[in-house]
Amino acid sequence: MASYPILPEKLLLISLKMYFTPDRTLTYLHDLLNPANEIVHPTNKDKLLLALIPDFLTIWPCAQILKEYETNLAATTRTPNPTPTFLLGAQDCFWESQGAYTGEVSPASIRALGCSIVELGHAERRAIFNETDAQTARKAAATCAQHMVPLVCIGEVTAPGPIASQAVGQAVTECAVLVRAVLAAIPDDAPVIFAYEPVWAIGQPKPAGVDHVAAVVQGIRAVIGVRAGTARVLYGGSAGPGLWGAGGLGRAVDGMFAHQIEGVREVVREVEETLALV
Ligand SMILES: O=C[C@H](O)COP(=O)(O)O
Repeated sequence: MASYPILPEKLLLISLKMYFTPDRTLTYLHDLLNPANEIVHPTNKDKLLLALIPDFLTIWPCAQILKEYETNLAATTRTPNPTPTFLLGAQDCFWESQGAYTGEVSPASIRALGCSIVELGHAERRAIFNETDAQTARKAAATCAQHMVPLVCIGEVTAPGPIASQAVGQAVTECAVLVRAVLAAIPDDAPVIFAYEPVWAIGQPKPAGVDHVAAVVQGIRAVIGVRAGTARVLYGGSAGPGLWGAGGLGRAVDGMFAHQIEGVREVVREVEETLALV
């Protein structure tokens, strides 16, 4: 019987959006996995996992690269059938698994190619393609039905005003609508990830302030409440090195998004330091 993926304590996600050509995506993945770059530490996998979320066209070759990587690792460490040291995700999926839905991508196919995470309801999809909370919730249910983890993007649209408490309350209220819709649509024991991405902080020169993120994430965790399945809350929105460590987001969230290879390496080190892994 299929089971849900087990989520580690901390997750670092890399969404390539539509930035790269296919060859560049594959080079990027090779660079992430290259031991010389000291990014992926297989011994940390119970506590910290990286996931790459490439475009649909490169999921298959990325899955092949990861399979070869895991096979070599298993041979080197003499561990038969080890749990993955690196996860693969998709940037969206449809809510049906098969049928006459031209241009859509089936969650069953995504799963068959080796993905364990599906990003859903990203602010860009909501703004450009008018995706709704109800559609995102249906997609989350379809993702869980394939025993993958929905990575649901939430976040307020308007930047905080001068009164911090009001800004936090408004943000939590906006996020809560989709959080509740998704939790009502998926099984209680299904793992789920919420990516708190304030819309006003995506693609900007700097991320949202730590205090704002910490307070909103606390509010989001209260909305999630107690459930049987694991729920992780990550931060996304111009995240990068320097955001995690002392006085940073490490105390508030279960992971972040990251991008450039150099930046990913630095973020991994910062998370490892707080976990005292190396
Ligand atoms: O997928 C990542 C989030 O949308 C954040 O993107 P960003 O780091 O470019 O702001």
